[in-house]
Amino acid sequence: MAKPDNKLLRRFASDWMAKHWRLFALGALFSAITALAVASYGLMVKTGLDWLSASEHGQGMVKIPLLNLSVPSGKMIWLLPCAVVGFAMIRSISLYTQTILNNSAVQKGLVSVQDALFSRLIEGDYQRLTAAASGEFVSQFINDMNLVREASLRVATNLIKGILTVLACVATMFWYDWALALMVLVVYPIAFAPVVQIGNRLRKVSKAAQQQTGEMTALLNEGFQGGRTSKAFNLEAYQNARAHAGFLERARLYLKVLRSKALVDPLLEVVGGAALAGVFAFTGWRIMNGEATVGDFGGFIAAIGAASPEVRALGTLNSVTNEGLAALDRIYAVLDAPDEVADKADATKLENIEGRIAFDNVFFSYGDQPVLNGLSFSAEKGQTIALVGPSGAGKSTVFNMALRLYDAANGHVLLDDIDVRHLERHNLRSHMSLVSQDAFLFDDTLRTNIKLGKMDASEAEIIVAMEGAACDFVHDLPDGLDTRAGEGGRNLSGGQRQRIAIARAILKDAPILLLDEATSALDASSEAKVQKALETLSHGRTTLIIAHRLSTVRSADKIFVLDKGRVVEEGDHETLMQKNAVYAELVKLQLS
Ligand SMILES: Nc1ncnc2c1ncn2[C@@H]1O[C@H](COP(=O)(O)OP(=O)(O)OP(=O)(O)O)[C@@H](O)[C@H]1O
Repeated sequence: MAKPDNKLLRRFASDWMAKHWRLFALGALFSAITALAVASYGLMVKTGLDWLSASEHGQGMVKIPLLNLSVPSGKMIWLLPCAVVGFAMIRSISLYTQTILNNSAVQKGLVSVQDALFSRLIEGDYQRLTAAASGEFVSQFINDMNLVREASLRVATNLIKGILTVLACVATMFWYDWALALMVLVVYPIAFAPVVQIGNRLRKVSKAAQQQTGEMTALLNEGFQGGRTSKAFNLEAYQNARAHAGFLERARLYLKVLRSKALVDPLLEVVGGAALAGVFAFTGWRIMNGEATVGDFGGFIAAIGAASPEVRALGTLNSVTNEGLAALDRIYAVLDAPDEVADKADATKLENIEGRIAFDNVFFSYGDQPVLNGLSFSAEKGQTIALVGPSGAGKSTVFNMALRLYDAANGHVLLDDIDVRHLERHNLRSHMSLVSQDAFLFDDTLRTNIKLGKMDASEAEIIVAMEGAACDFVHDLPDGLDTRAGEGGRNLSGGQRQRIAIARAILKDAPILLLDEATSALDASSEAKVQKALETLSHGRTTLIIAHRLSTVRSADKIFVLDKGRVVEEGDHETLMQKNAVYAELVKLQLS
């Protein structure tokens, strides 16, 4: 058959499908029953035709092939229809049962594939998540998974049933007329060679098509999410043109796949037709010479008729399998990609921490773009330090490194004097609370969004956290804490989202606070309240603040001014103002 990637197939089978072998085995048993019931049609046709073409209907005995049984000819008028109905029922029931069994097994296997893929993406490198267009991963879950599902089902359903049906039909064909059967058997395999070639080509084309589907998903997502900007700037024409180019490319690749795929059925049609023509000619000649009966001919045609759909299904199985393998290839590429940031085997877990944070001559690049260039600073236990500086200086990157979303290329990021590379990542992050500019919320209730800081928090604790974060607006919502946040929190305003995110951080009660423009979206009155809450919260905690509005960092114990990934000035507000250099210049600019 096809030239499938055996290693990939074996791996897929042993990783995901083997544990459901009982369901597959039962499915195979019912496939076998279906195959035998299908092949029995030929025998019934032969018996019926021989009986009908005999000169004395209703007289004597009729031999039932294979069973070595003779029945009175008169009884055939009801025995034969009963047998046909009986076998049809056996076939229907076994077909239904095998479909359910195989689908159950495949669906169970695919749930594990999806679980593994999702947790690989969520638990693996942050860099992988941000590097690819989000649509590519969504497409993997929808399109690639569909292709793998289709291929697995077809293999489970068609392979055993197809092969057994064909074998049973071929066996009966040999029993009727071995010479004729031999002729049919020679024609079919010759016709299969191009079918195999088509399958192999399809795999390459299908890989490109799936890649493009991922890009399309990203493009559509972007188009719908950017609706506001698009309308405000009258960008409909630009959006339409981008989408149209994507649709055109999709159609082109679809047709490319289809051109290969569409060849398979006509090819098999021609082969089937040629076999039928040969059978007519050969059997007609043998019947005329008295070497075969009309029953043999009818039985032969019925056997070819029963085997043909299965042969065709086996032919297209090759291309479906190759499409599934291309998808599987992409899935395994994600599963197998090594993590750059991973826990060491002997990673340490810290139960309680002092809360000292230090960057010691840290260098870091995103790809080829250097971002941190020998950055050094430290925050003592309980201190509040501020990172300020121009846009792109690397301030948010500092938080990424503290959370160990990335590792330093050189130098050390230290927590309580331990390099964070020696700490277990979950443990490290459990000691930190992040409130960021985008204040991301999940599409769940506000209560759950706050509780993400502490899953077992009581209602009373939630209320206290909300008060601390000035979340009084929640009481005015018709559903209060049960209001859903919407995708990414879109049902709330930017300021409201930020306050929910602050409540979440308050609930987490971690010894280190990372505030990345945490109050940037708040109005003046909310900001005053939240600022006060954050100041109270930061008592006794080491707090790192990133702020553009310098008024919010005046009271910091120390301010580090960053430029091009290094500290260019440090000191408290008064000292830096007296120094009258970079920081003082920034303050003056904001006041002017
Ligand atoms: N995921 C990423 N991949 C590639 N480059 C990135 C990524 N994140 C940030 N950068 C680049 O790194 C540099 C520093 O970014 P960073 O967000 O740390 O700056 P920042 O000082 O926080 O800026 P801002 O004040 O505007 O938020 C920028 O030039 C940015 O383009």
